[in-house]
Amino acid sequence: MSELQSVEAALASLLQGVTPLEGESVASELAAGRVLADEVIARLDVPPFDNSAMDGYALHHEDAGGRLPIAQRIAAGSEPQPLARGTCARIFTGAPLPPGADCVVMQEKVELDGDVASIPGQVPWDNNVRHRGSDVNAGSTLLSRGHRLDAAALGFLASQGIVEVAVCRRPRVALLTSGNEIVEPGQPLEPGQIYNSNRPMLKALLEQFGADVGFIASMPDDADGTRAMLALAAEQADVVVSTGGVSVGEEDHVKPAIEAIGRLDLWRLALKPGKPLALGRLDASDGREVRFVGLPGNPVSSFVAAWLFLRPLMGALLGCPRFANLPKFHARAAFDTRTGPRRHYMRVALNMAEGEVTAHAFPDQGSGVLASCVGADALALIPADTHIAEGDSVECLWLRGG
Ligand SMILES: Nc1nc2c(c(=O)[nH]1)N[C@H]1C(S)=C(S)[C@@H](COP(=O)(O)OP(=O)(O)OC[C@H]3O[C@@H](n4cnc5c(N)ncnc54)[C@H](O)[C@@H]3O)O[C@H]1N2
Ligand code: MOO
Repeated sequence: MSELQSVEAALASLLQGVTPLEGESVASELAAGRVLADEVIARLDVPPFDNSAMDGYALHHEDAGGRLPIAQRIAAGSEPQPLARGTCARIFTGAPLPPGADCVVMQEKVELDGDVASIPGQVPWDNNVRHRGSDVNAGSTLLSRGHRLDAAALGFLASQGIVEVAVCRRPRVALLTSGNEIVEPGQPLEPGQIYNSNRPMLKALLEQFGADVGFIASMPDDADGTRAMLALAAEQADVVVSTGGVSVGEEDHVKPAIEAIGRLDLWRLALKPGKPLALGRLDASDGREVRFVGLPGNPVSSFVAAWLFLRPLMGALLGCPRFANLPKFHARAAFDTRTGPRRHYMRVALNMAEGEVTAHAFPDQGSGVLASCVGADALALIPADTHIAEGDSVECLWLRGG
């Protein structure tokens, strides 16, 4: 048996020469999940004025401890008058602090007698005041290039009144599945046939990784048709992804087809599941070199390989550093396992009770058992030739972080 290659070497080969795609301008309200192509500079101080953090009374802190006439009422959205010393202002959360006031006392601590407020003594300067620019200063970097726009980032953009942002174009991916036995859900199953589970699973994963999966097809079962399909896919995509037909079988037309219209590198990785992997380049008619990634057909193998290879590839095309590596952490194994020459990426569900994270492995970790991926929060990474006993600490890769 020829020597198995490392996941890291295959990934480095896949990412070699990949640069971020060009930027495009989109409406901020449609930009959830997109990746910034440029840094965003703050236009405004946020908050734009000193304001109250509480419903209460604004005053000069040296006037605390006395009975102060209420000189004005300041609602959020209104413009305050200057506050004379020895008086206070009724004020509400978010309302601008009047000139002359430097603190706010919450109303629960104040006794009222008609239009006079009794303020307890010793109120610190600054009490319950949110200062202009305490969140963001105009001119500072609001968000960096490569930031994936999540809910908080969208709120942050809106706080600046920004309605349009420059984001990286979504990588266009063509997704091809193969195998005579594969039937689309909705069709009847004949003997020997199974439903196509890789197609919706990989489409969803690719979209989660930021791709636009615009071309989806089944690979024809003849050499000419396969070549034509791959060439057509390459015309409309930045990346062509296929599943199936990458092991040692003879029924496969993909390998010769790719070699006819590009280059192909077959990898046998020290990885379980997902040993066979095909990486290549297809030449599009406009001179573009389109990446080809041939994932194994076994659903679990293609699921794991998608996380290990397609996510960083989409990250490199989107200029999104957080997609380069899956977040790592340690958990306590709730299982016993031994590995051979291949590193095992076990699908585990996590239990986070009682201050400790425990990894529970689905009992059947076979590469055809998709049930092991359903409910998997992480991949427990078990090095080659290792025994992990129950209670040992195992390194895990987090799958729920987006
Ligand atoms: N003699 C050897 N046989 C196999 C080896 C090997 O080294 N020597 N490697 C095994 C490993 S590991 C894997 S992984 C698979 C990879 O096989 P292929 O990529 O060639 O995939 P297929 O043979 O086409 O299919 C494998 C398996 O997956 C099912 N499948 C395929 N596509 C889909 C789909 N879209 N939805 C659901 N299921 C799918 C297919 O029916 C097969 O059961 O090879 C091993 N064999
Ligand atoms: O590598 Mo295969 O994915 O073991 O089943």
